[in-house]
Amino acid sequence: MGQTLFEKIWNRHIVTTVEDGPTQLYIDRMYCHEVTSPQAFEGLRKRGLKVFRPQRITCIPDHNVPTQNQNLPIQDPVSRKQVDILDKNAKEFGVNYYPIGHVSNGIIHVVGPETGLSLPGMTIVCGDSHTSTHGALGAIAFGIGTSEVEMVLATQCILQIRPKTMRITVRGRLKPSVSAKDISLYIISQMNTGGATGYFIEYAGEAIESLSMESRLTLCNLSIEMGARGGIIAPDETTFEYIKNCEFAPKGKDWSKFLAYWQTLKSDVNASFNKEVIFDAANIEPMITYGTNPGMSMNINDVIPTIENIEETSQISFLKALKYMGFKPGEKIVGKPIDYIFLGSCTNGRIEDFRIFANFVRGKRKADSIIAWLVPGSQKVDRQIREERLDKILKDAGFEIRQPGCSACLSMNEDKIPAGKYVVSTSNRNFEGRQGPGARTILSGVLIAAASAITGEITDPRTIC
Ligand SMILES: CC(C)[C@H](C(=O)O)[C@@H](O)C(=O)O
Ligand code: SF4
Repeated sequence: MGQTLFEKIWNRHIVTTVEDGPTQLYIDRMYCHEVTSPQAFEGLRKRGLKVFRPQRITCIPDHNVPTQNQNLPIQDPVSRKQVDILDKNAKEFGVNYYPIGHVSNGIIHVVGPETGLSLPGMTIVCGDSHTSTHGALGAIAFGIGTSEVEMVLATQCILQIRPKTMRITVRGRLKPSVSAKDISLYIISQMNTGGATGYFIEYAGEAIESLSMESRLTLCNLSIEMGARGGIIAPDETTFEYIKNCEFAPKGKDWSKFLAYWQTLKSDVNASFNKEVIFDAANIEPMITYGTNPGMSMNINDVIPTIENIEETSQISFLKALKYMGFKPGEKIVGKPIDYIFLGSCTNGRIEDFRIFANFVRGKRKADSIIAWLVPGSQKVDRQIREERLDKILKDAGFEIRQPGCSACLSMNEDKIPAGKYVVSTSNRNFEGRQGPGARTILSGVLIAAASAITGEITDPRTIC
């Protein structure tokens, strides 16, 4: 019997296995942010322990970071404290550290891949659910809890029960204007938000192979929104091309050595998965959410389902979600006025997303009624925006760029959407209050956000030229 890609990487990292128990797994890279690491460092301090392999740990503040005036002290006392504690811990324990304003600061899941800190074949963890993002490079990457963060700091190992494997194949070619975000929202709408609970997903098929590296990161990022432990894509030429010039990618002779290994990282033809799911790319259209979880999504031109079309067990939550959103069953979503758009987050805050957005709004004008927050995922993305002169295109169209951070993806910093307001957001979560108390989030890909910013209402990008 052959091995899956997941099994190949997992098996190589096993330190010991307890019969009928968890595996002690070696971890190649851990990232820490200010929200889930303070107690872990405190735990080490209390036990008089050091970080076992400080060069394998990278700390980056991203959640509580303001996206304006980053040169000034953080105004909000809670956010300031969180970031100060990370600062103190990173310095005291001697780990890698990219503080606010550092050339490599940004959202962890944007910085890791773009610097080459995350590479194929690695095991990668962080106290953050969207660690699944890094799986797009062909790595086993998953989110962990704070006590596990402490375990990895102290030992560079973690105890884990091996998840089941699932392969999701997307056959055929994607239609124009259909992005990785649309693929993901489509899959979640078909499988539900718990459809992959307990599984580690491998994405495969022609539609997946055709995706750029950055789009693959978007897809793996969203794996967690259907309950999966993580998502992974076999590394190929697209991956190697992306990694080649990254700061921490192996160089010279090492590159050839690593490349030879990375090329073996694919599921064997006779490998078997615990579950196989197949979709056709031809059925995927630009998607948008109408409710309060990413699974409550539909083709942008559909009408919101009516109650008869909702499973009985979900009817109460369906009606509650629509009430919160101020929408009615059976109505169209296209044409609904909105107040904000948010381009950013570890889902869609990469340079490719800014290129797509800028290209769409070039020569057009933002609707006066719209407040637009365009937040680069990292300092590097911000530099690229300027080097490529996208800032000029965006400025001419009435858009401003803020400074890197998680921003309005979650209301943990100053960027909160006011109660009752509608935001078309390129981020990944839309539960009640996610983007601010009472805020109404409509998740979409970059093109829908761009088109809606121009018209001031929810718009299918294919209807404006
Ligand atoms: C704050 C953090 C623990 C959380 C996560 O784990 O995902 C956040 O990043 C999020 O997106 O909700
Ligand atoms: S951008 Fe959003 S999803 Fe990503 S780590 Fe930050 S808060 Fe979590």
